[in-house]
Amino acid sequence: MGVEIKVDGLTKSFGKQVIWRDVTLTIPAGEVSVMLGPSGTGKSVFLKSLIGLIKPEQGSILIEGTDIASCPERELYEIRKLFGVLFQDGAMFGSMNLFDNVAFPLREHTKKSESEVRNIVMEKMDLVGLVGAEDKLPGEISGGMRKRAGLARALVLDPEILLIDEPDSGLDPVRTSFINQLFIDLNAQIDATFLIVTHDINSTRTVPDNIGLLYHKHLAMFGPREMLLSSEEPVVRQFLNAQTVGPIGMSEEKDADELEAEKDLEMPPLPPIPLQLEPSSGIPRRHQRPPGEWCKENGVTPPPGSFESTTAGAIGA
Ligand SMILES: Nc1ncnc2c1ncn2[C@@H]1O[C@H](COP(=O)(O)OP(=O)(O)OP(=O)(O)O)[C@@H](O)[C@H]1O
Repeated sequence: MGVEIKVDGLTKSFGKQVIWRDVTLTIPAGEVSVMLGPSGTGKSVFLKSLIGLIKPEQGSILIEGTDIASCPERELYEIRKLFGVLFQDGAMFGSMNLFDNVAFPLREHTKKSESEVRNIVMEKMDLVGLVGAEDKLPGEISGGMRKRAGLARALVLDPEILLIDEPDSGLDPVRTSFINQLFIDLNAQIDATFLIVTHDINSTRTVPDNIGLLYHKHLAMFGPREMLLSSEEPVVRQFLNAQTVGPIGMSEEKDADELEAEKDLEMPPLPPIPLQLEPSSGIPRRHQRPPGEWCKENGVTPPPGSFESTTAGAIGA
């Protein structure tokens, strides 16, 4: 069914370097959420905190009544079984073929027989479209295939929560579209809670139910997709529309002189909000809300052309 992740007042520093402070959000059960943010704003640190690999100094992360941020190792070990994690490069063992890589968590964490392991591995390989590639070594396949193999491995323990770190890094736009479609199809099928960290604005506009933005040591905003795609808040608007005009500079925040220099520049109008990506089965997403519902309920006029079936997802398309 997927489980909810409730984060409250989370703060993490390394030495004197504050990564983010007071991060509060609830990632809804079974929905797809995306976390965005300029490089170095601590998106990966956030993912690692959710599985207890990194311990924040303050705040809580509640999953099924357990606080990941403060629970003992023994409880953490149990709660981690709810998670599947897809790391950026698939994190495959280079000397093992894909079958053994995917089978690894089953052999490590369960007492299943080899024939049960085979059935589960082949089922997950089928889900990600890799049947026939079981004997290949990770070094012999493309980056896209490695990611799919990593996804199959993340699925073998039937996770309630899938954490996915930059699935599009190193992928061309077509492969990115395929992997996005795979996420939506999987979400419809297994109903797990998905949290995807990405830089890809086009994916962000069509894939998730919710979007979050980490910026300048805090969570600038988290909420339904339509809320962020129609937001006039300068940081959110600049980032989600990939613009140079706005408070975000090349390396960090723009300074006062830079902001003064562009004070008369107008931000381009918001592009239309596209429809969400649908499962390829044609069955609606499990948590599908009618297009425009959030805007309507909140008295927000969406940009002209929003939610039309001809509206392209890509900015500038
Ligand atoms: N174990 C660690 N010890 C010390 N500093 C760390 C550690 N892990 C991450 N950091 C620092 O935390 C900051 C945020 O890193 P993180 O990788 O989470 O950023 P990110 O938003 O995922 O970046 P990118 O988009 O470039 O992948 C960086 O300055 C990084 O150097």
